[in-house]
Amino acid sequence: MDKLLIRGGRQLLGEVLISGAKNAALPELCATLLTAEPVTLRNVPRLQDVSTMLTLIRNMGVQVEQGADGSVQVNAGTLSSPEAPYELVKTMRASVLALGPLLARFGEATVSLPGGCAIGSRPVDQHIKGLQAMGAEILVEHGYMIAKLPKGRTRLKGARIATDMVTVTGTENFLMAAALAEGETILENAAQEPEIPDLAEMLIKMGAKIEGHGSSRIRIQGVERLHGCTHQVVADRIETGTFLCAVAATGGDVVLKHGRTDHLDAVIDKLREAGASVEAIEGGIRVKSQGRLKAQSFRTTEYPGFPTDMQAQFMALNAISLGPSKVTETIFENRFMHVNELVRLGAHIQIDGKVSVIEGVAKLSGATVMATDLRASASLVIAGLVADGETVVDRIYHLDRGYDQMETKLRGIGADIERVK
Ligand SMILES: CC(=O)N[C@H]1[C@@H](OP(=O)(O)OP(=O)(O)OC[C@H]2O[C@@H](n3ccc(=O)[nH]c3=O)[C@H](O)[C@@H]2O)O[C@H](CO)[C@@H](O)[C@@H]1O
Ligand SMILES: C=C(OP(=O)(O)O)C(=O)O
Repeated sequence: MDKLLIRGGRQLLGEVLISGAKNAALPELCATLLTAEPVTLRNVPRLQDVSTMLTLIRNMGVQVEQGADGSVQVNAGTLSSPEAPYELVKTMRASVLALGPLLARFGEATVSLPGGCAIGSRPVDQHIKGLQAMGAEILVEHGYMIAKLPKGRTRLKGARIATDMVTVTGTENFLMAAALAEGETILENAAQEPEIPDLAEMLIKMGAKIEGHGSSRIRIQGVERLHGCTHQVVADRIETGTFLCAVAATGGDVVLKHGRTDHLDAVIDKLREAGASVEAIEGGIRVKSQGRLKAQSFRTTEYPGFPTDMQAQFMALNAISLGPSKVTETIFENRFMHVNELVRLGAHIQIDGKVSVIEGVAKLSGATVMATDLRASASLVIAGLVADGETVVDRIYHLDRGYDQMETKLRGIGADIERVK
């Protein structure tokens, strides 16, 4: 099993290229299933979840070609089997995003339930409820969601869907399903994460009629058919935020090419309050930092609030900053698994329910630690970059799920980091 070996204490200097967003590329690959015409996605990140998604759609009979330039061409005209089996879904929750498009185009879909995962129970009840409101009959049996349209119907029907909570992939599933439904769908309490407007823009290029994306109320007028398009995947705001925290923690001066400050306001405000300099420049972001920063308290919430996907990385920064801080996780019930590993590196952190209380320390000391989920892995890498001596991060298959060549990029800006067996 691959591990990362990090020798801490290097300043980060230079330029790093931010990849396309995992959480935009995954729904957008599913959106290609909505049409029989070829779709080209550009700026698709090379990471494990994307490979799994490509395997999943190939498994359905879809033709996929990957270019050396990061583009992916998908032709779902050949799709023969609208199914997502457990073996593939179990490694990646985003497989649930196949449900809406398959049901909308073929009137049937069989998708494995994603199951619980490390950061929380993550049910899909809202996805099911919303698609049922659009006329789908969904049976949950033997670990699968077996969905079809009632006899005599060929299309989903528009509906008003108000979810109990804001759900990102739920909003994406409804958006894709509604694009081909009969009549109007209104999504109330819709997620506003930048990946949603990016998906909506792609669907509009395919011929969908969508208004209000990026707000909490989205209106979709269903059309009978969608067509092919070319779409550029938006830059990954979580990869951007991860590098911002890494530079803020180690000190240095780095340009994040293609990074967007406008998708990361909550994180950047905290970094500035902490004492780092973060500025939008042409084509990216420049981040500079020197010495120990001031620890910042924050609470994760839906966009535009502080993203749960940045909580672990910012906590690693707080662990070595000046003073106490409180981090409150409100989205997932079990997203503090990095805490015990950070403590193994010398951090002073205590968990009290949804709150972690951190007392910044001047130094961390290298040790072997274990990655437990994707962003926990990233926080351990940041901690390793500032710790004394050697840190080994084990089980980095979690990291590989969602980061495009993280260690190569870090090495490019001066980190002493290598992948070992
Ligand atoms: C592939 C992808 O884009 N993943 C992101 C997406 O996950 P994902 O879309 O799975 O997360 P949701 O926004 O759906 O989850 C928000 C909350 O709602 C709950 N919930 C959700 C759906 C449902 O049917 N029932 C239910 O109870 C979840 O358990 C969670 O507590 O948004 C999360 C929150 O920003 C991010 O951490 C993930 O990186
Ligand atoms: C939790 C995440 O992803 P997923 O929803 O794919 O598990 C993440 O990207 O941090």
